[in-house]
Amino acid sequence: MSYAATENVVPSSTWAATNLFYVLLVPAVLLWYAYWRMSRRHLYELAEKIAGPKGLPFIGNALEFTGGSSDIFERVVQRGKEYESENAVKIWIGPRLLVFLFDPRDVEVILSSHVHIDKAEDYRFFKPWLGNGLLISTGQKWRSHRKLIAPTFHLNVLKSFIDLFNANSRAVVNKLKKESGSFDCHDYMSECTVEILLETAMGVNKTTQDQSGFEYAMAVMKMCDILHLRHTKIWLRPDLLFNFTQYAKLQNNLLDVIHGLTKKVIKKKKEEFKSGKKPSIVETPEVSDSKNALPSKVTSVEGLSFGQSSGLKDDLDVDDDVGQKKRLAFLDLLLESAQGGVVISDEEIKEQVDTIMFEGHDTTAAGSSFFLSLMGIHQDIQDKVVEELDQIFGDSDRPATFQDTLEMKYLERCLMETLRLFPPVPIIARHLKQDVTMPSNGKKIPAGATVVIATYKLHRRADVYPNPETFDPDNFLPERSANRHYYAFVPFSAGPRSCVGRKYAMLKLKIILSTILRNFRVYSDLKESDFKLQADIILKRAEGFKVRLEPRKRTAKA
Ligand code: HEM
Repeated sequence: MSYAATENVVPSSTWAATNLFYVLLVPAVLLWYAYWRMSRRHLYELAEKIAGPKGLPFIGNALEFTGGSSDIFERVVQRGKEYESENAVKIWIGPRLLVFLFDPRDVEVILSSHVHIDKAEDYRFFKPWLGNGLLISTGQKWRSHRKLIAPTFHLNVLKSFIDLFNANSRAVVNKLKKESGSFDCHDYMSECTVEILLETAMGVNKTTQDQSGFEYAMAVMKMCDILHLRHTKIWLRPDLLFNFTQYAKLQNNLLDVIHGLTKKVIKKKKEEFKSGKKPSIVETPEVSDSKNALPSKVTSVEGLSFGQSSGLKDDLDVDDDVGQKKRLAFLDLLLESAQGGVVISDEEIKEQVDTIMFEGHDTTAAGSSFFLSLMGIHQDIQDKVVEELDQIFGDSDRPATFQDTLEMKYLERCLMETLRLFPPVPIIARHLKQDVTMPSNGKKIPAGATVVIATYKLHRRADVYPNPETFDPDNFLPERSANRHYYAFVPFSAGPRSCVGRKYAMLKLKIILSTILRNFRVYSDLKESDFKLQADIILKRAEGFKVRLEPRKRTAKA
């Protein structure tokens, strides 16, 4: 064959091969698609029976999630109202089935379960930040780390933090004094909660913190924006596409700030360990020895729910202390456990520190900022909180004691009502490995679906809370709570994967907020109906948490 002839043959054979490829590809894709649909027949059949808005072919209801985060939040809430008479609502995001639950009976089935504990696929976006920390991990790793970490938030450890809670509350009051007009109180709450976490759970001295607390809080806020975008914008979900966007670059810069702080904290603590500085140990007194000791087996305090329905119990409520027991704060315990390298590795410590720093600050910053906003709006309710505080503290400017926090019953009801109307974690998502029957309607949610506990909607059920949109702390009067389904109020989730920081958060919030209200009168120019809400992972006010302050008569001493 001549060279010229070869030249003519090669392209035509390539053309034939390409044609053949496409001729085979099309049926192969169709066959694969048919097989894929068949293998998901069970999922489709069960999903069909659950109510939900009609979607488009292939993308399902993904268009509902276009626009800014406050638009998305408002649209989802409005859409939810169309399904008021249903117990659950399904949506499709491409091939993913999401089932939203807001009936307490169905919520109980998921949250109380030791089987449905796997987090939804969406949590993977947290991985570069939180690794396989407690929030995301599952199986044996989650179980053993939960067992290790939960006792570090034991009430007896928390009591040892009270002086630091007071000192930091006093510090934020001093900073707030410079505000004269309307300002966003969330920045102050964020910085304050980061600093408290560093000093308490991490045991890092204030003098080593410099400006990093504020920088850290701001970086976390921007990270949450990026994660929210990845949750709602379908094209940002695959890593392959995301890595080419400007967001990936920004994420790397933010992670440098965030991990910079956690690495610094761990390094500092390790140096202290090496230099022989002993971690502060909290001794749990013998039950019979002390009037401060709590009854064995149960550490819940009579009349104090620490943020959940009083009938619910989790591993934070059970106390297996027998006689005297030594307890360490969070990072001290992790480092001590790692000495032999058996229980927890260095990488795992970093993941857990990142997790506690995030979960422990952004949630409480949002909760306290909503509380102050609501106090500013409801002056009559603020009067009652102040009256209670005056009864407890009289004319004294002394710091709060643990006993004082037990007496802040009305303030606690206001806090619970804030968490009802504006739960900082507005949804919780789990991946189902088995079908689940919903007690509310007998229908099944298929394995493979993502179950979303819609806490925000659950907390506003008219059949559970009279006037559900109204801020009414009396919703948490013991007689009103008594007959309520336990799972109708779950701001801290519930069951085996409940929030480990629940008691820490409630105690800390009571001290910060009471200190602020002992020093300032809070005002707001906006009403709840003016709030524009957005859920960038944590529920927030899009316009910022604008309040005004006026000094009250005196300043509490730390
Ligand atoms: C008002 C404050 C808080 C609220 C409303 C809150 C709420 C929640 C919720 C709803 C969950 C479950 C999340 C999910 O399953 O997706 C959770 C988990 C968690 N929270 Fe909190 N939290 C608060 C404060 C804290 C604090 C102060 C800490 C630590 C100091 C903390 C540490 C954690 C951890 C580690 C988990 C994961 C637990 C596990 O999966 O075993 N939280 N929190």
